[in-house]
Amino acid sequence: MFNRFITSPLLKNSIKLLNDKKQLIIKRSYSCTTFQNKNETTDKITNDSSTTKFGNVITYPQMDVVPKKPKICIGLSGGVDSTVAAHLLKQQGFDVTGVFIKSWDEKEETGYCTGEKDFQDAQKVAKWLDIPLYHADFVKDYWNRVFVQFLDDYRNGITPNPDVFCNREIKFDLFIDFAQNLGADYIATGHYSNLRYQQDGSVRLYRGLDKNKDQTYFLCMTKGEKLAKSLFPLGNLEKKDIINYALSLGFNDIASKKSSRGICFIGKRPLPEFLSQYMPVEPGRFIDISRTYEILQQHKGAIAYTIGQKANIHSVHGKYYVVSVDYKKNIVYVCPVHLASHYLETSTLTLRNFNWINEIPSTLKRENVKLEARCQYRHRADVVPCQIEFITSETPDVEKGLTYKITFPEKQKSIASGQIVCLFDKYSDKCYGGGIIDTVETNKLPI
Ligand SMILES: Nc1ncnc2c1ncn2[C@@H]1O[C@H](COP(=O)(O)OP(=O)(O)OP(=O)(O)O)[C@@H](O)[C@H]1O
Repeated sequence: MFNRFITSPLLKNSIKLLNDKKQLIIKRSYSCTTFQNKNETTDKITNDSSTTKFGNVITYPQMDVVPKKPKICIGLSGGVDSTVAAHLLKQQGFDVTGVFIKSWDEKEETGYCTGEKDFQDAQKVAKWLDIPLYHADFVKDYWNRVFVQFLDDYRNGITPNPDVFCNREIKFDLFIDFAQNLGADYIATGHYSNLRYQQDGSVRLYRGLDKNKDQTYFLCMTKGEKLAKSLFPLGNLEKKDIINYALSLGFNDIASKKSSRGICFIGKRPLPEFLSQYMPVEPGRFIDISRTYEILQQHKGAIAYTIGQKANIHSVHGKYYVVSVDYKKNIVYVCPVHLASHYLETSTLTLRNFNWINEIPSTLKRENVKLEARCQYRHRADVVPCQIEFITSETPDVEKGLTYKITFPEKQKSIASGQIVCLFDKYSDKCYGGGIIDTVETNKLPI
């Protein structure tokens, strides 16, 4: 359906409210088009000398071959990002429908889920934008496809990332099916990431312009073919501009909301309290590995600790860090800060279930070849140089899928199995995909 990729002169009016300087440095690399009447578009470009200078603000596949204006279902959370994204799409002439996703049952609630209020906000936004709003109930699916795995990971002593799997299983799978049933050509979300559409119809994922808000890390396990049905209208915009823009539209209360909690919100709760509803979480021992296994004090439950975390221990010896957790025995091993680096540093790890986003670099298809790349192993962590190589296996493990070894030229700290590693091109913001950390090689602990 898409025979080349193009950029669009996004939303003149809204852009004028944004940062002019920033727009000037964005180069236009492809011809501009919109879904408006052709003459109208040409007039706009020639009448406004700055229009061509911000041609790259949003990219989406060329759809001149589509006879009607493409229909887009946007995930409307009642938060500021999806509100502005929906407004931008609407202004651009798309046929926009909002969908609010419910993923958590109030019966399971302990006071942290703002789902009802978020839905009311989404209704307010949809009314103001004059777009239809649907309510998608994915409570059961979220439970079965994200939450069960999340609990299992904790039981098995690994650090899960439910937000990454919520994207893969719910927003970029079930939501796409839901949207297609409504007759949509694409879904859109307010994620701060970019998609570039290739001649063959596939996409490549790139980091968002706003590096502080970039959400590519959470998207790296999402399937490439699903991303090809998605649009990210905010990828080339900055959060501060989105907030100012929402304020200028009069959405003061929505602009001042923290972030949506109706979905993927588990991580925003106090973890031990939350987990204790689903599995036994009991107090246990903090053991100092540097002082011949001295028991320091009680912790709230090993499940709440992860490697590299500061342990909240009051001691004359200063701060302590978690270096290992035995979830089965409910013991948290710690060491004082001066030894922490020694036990927490690593230069090698292995990845399982690697998800390539539509492209495997050709060098990696050969055995014993290392690819120079960069990676991020925690949201908001720096993107650091690394090498990746294929792990040859005589008998590939069906459960582990594609496995790779990552080597860091400079040692990295506090990496735990279960965390997601997002892999980037060495030179650009292109995200190749991501994998789950299987093993981490550190100095042997005296345990
Ligand atoms: N409950 C929901 N219903 C529909 N879409 C959602 C919902 N929650 C999130 N989304 C979609 O996923 C995008 C990213 O959500 P996330 O919670 O990671 O970021 P956010 O900054 O809180 O976004 P927002 O400001 O739009 O709430 C949102 O912009 C929205 O398009």
